[in-house]
Amino acid sequence: MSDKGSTYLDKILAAKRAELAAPRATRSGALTDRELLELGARLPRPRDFIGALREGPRPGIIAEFKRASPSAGVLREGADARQIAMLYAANGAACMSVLCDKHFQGSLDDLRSVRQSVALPLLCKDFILEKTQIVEAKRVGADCVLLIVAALPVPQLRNLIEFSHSLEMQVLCETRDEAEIDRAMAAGGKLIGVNSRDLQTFELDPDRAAKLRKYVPSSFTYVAESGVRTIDDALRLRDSGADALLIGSYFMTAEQPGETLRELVMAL
Ligand SMILES: O=C(O)c1ccccc1NCC(=O)[C@H](O)[C@H](O)COP(=O)(O)O
Repeated sequence: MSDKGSTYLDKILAAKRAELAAPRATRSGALTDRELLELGARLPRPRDFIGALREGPRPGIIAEFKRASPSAGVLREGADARQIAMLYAANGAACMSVLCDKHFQGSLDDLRSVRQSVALPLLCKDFILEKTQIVEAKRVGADCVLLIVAALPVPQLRNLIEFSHSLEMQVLCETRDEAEIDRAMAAGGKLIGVNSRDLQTFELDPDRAAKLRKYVPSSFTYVAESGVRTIDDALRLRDSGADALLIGSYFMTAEQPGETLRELVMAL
């Protein structure tokens, strides 16, 4: 695609491919599929991310650690991953998401720090294109990985979902329309997210996750991602039947992230 026609998501994905192609980009980068599976299987057993969302009060909150975003810039100057994780754990988060990509000023080190601080199930929120990334995520303590359906051809999506499941990791399949939801479910996804943010334009459509809820049967777990800025936003998503809400900026920009989370949980 020409530079003029390429979108921000294309740019992030191109940067990720370059990172992965760099010599010894990851410790598991040179391994065969079989070796990756063996390595991944030896790592500690992941926690039950979906179980934590379904067993607690609904919708469960996936509170995100997000230093910055391409759309909004720095969200919290000098944010300390351990401190924020402890606030989230103490104030009612069911699970936590950690943004690990450099475009968000994140890294797997943040996820490792969070793992060392709290027992919550953790999502590695990254732009995952290869099995090595899933093994590296598990190595630093992730229980679940994000796969963006728009970024992966169906065979690759299916392959990465199967690989994650064979390591007992869960997968949040991120979608943006009915066709992608169908692809995610057909590929074996059990945890289906709808992102209200258009990753090409960064525009938020606050109704998107509510509108698409009807396409996901209740045997799947449905996550409304992005765009919650008020308690009313969260209540609307709850009323539309979302099983979980993934929220980053609202907490990361709050003066008191723990209290802001606690108030939201109480209101739900
Ligand atoms: O947040 C962005 O600007 C962004 C840009 C391009 C790709 C992904 C992006 N965000 C990732 C996410 O989906 C959000 O961090 C997550 O859903 C929380 O969103 P929010 O509560 O609106 O911070």
